[in-house]
Amino acid sequence: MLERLIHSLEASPVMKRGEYNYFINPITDGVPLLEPALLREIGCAMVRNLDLNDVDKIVVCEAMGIHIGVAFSMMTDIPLVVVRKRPYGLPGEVAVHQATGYSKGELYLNGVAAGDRVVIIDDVCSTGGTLRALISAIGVTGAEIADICVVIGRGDADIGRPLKTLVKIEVSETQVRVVDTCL
Ligand SMILES: O=P(O)(O)OC[C@H]1O[C@H](OP(=O)(O)OP(=O)(O)O)[C@H](O)[C@@H]1O
Ligand SMILES: Nc1nc2[nH]cnc2c(=O)[nH]1
Repeated sequence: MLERLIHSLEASPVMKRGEYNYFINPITDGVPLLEPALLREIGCAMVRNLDLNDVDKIVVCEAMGIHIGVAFSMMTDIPLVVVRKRPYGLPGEVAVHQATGYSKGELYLNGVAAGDRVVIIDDVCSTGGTLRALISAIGVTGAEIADICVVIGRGDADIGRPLKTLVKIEVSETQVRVVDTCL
């Protein structure tokens, strides 16, 4: 289990984005290409690890949460909400600020309301800036967060809530090392 993910991570090139050691991987970048078997492996591991009791929406962030969210949504039959990086101006849209280790911007949440029970999933958590922004946006709607899971964790970000991680990695200037898995 997770052999494909571990293998792809250990083969990931690392580049500099400013001072940040940015690894490049099919799951986090869609580059060089995304194998269906890898997506299935991750979808199965998430289904096994997440609390899906009475969950009625999956929340992901564009861009690199989308393919994981689609796979997970098709496996669980739970609808998918994509948090976007541009506004739609619809009634009830929630805007929050997102900061990562190498970028800043705004996120816009639509489609979640008070009374919803949601899970948040994403490709990677590094500084935790994206997950903190998503948690804060969902908090504004009054919806309940049942669980949060990322495929890859790097570092020890505090997102103020429990976070499930399929694999934990360390990233140096030249390579990615897998240091733990959820299994
Ligand atoms: O823990 P953090 O430091 O917030 O980093 C994690 C986020 O970084 C990436 O998103 P990014 O905003 O780079 O956009 P992308 O998904 O469009 O590549 C990734 O998809 C995560 O959402
Ligand atoms: N692809 C990729 N996405 C990230 N998001 C946050 N950190 C990283 C990283 O090192 N690589």
